Amino acid sequence: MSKMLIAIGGNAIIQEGQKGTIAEQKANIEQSCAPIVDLIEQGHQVVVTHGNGPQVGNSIVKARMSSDVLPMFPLDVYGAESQGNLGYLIQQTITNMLASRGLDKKAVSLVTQVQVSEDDPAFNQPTKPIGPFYTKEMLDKAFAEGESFPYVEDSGRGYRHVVPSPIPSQIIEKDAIEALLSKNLTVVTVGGGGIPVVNHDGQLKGVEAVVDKDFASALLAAEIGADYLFILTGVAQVAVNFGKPDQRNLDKMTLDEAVGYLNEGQFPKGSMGPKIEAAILFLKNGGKNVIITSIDKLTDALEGKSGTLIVPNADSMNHKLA
Ligand SMILES: Nc1ncnc2c1ncn2[C@@H]1O[C@H](COP(=O)(O)OP(=O)(O)O)[C@@H](O)[C@H]1O
Ligand SMILES: NC(=O)OP(=O)(O)O
Repeated sequence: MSKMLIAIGGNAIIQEGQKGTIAEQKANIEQSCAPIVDLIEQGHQVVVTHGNGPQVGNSIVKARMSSDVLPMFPLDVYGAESQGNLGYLIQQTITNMLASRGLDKKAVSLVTQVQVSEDDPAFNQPTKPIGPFYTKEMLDKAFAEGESFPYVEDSGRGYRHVVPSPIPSQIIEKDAIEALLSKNLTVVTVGGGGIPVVNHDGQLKGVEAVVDKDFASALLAAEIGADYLFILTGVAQVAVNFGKPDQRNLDKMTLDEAVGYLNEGQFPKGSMGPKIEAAILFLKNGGKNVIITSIDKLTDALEGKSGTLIVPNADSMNHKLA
């Protein structure tokens, strides 16, 4: 049996065109968790991580709209809030699914902090898209009404607010995660990439940023010695020339090929870029298999029928999965 870290994208939990009601998020989480529960039922040891880009950004939009009567919180606190509510929904969904299959097993979620460096250049260059997708007209209207925030065009899907996204160097609660795993629990952790903190003389302090959950997931996967890092997102496969007439979907690539495509600019910052960089980080730290795919293709990907498999070198290409 394998140890698997499965990362679910925030955009899978609030999908394009949805406002993000709890009913919508619950339905999406149920869809995401069903194949994960299959793996738990098969006896694999599973850690679930998740994004929070749409959710944490929506909290800021709500807070701005009510700022005349209620205080704004710092971004790390909104990150913690999103960890709490998404962690709750995911742990309840997995535990319920396990119970309905007659399995005496549970999922737990852990409020998790990750350490970042105050000197990370990311603090001066926001790249992480959060919150809703704006059309150009919506953006112009918001700015005309006094809004102001840095933004990017996000992979052809619209414009989004961007915030600093420093690289995590340490998972503060790693020992607790391992303790929970050793009790045969499914652990939901590093939600939203973990709450970013800096360490001042042994004292932790939250900072204004949103960590990329793909980096935090890769770091954790390497530290717990996961056999597989799954990155579940909105597409079944990674592509070169994405969105162009000559788009080519990739079944497999080696670490070197991934680095080559990344350097060619095939994977944008803030969307596919961090996933490929996270895959590279995991493989360089001893990881053996990364699979990037969509939720509905998770099972097919394990059987080699879908997804993009990224492996250390050509010799590992024919490795039997799971
Ligand atoms: N080269 C590429 N191959 C596949 N998808 C790409 C590529 N470049 C950009 N994308 C886009 O990136 C998206 C994944 O990023 P994003 O939605 O930000 O991630 P998350 O699922 O973690 O929220 C895909 O759904 C796709 O729209
Ligand atoms: N924090 C984070 O990486 O969120 P998304 O997966 O939603 O972008």
